[in-house]
Amino acid sequence: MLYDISQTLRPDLPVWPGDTAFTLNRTWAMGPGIPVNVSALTLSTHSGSHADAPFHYDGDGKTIDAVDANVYLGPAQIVDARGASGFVTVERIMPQLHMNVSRVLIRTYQTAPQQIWDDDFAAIDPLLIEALADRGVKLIGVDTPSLDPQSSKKMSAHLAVARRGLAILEGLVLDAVPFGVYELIALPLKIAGADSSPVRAMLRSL
Ligand SMILES: N[C@@H](CC(=O)c1ccccc1NC=O)C(=O)O
Ligand SMILES: [Zn+2]
Ligand SMILES: [Zn+2]
Repeated sequence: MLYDISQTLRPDLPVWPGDTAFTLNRTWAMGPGIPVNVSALTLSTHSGSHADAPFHYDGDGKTIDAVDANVYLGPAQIVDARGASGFVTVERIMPQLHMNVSRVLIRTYQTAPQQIWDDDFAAIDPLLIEALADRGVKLIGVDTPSLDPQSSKKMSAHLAVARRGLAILEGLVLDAVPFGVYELIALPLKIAGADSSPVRAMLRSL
């Protein structure tokens, strides 16, 4: 079984307040003397389902073209934090964790909002980042737009990730996937200098 856990990039995709909306404009439109359609994209690097590069939250960090792609491919466990308000805690997640999982995808929504922007999404407690890193986790994925609350200026969860060298996926859609372990396939594009990249995120049954 193959599950698509990506949001669809489209003009009405909700984006972070104040950020660039998605557009797709035809540069060439098929017609007399024009044999093809070709388009130009405008989009935030944090549109929909995406991988943050360390440079997003650390001025000395790697940009997305320089990160190790291997971390975005391989076994990942989906864990249940549905209904969490405020922060997803160590107590909520760690008892669910299987042995030796190196990628953890945290589901906070019963149904992730794809038509509206939710300002009040659940954030990740920085202590949970530390606990996951201590267990050997290399990637954390969420079904929210950020690890930190929308209003955060400190970016404590992102900074914990930076300290511990984890990779981040945000904006996943985990609604339709039973809890368990899957093969994750969610490669970022190799965009020079970029702080993030959209991904096509998939889960395959093992
Ligand atoms: N922290 C968010 C993104 C973020 O903070 C952001 C994304 C787009 C436009 C502005 C943003 N933050 C501004 O304070 C993230 O992790 O993707
Ligand atoms: Zn992001
Ligand atoms: Zn982020």
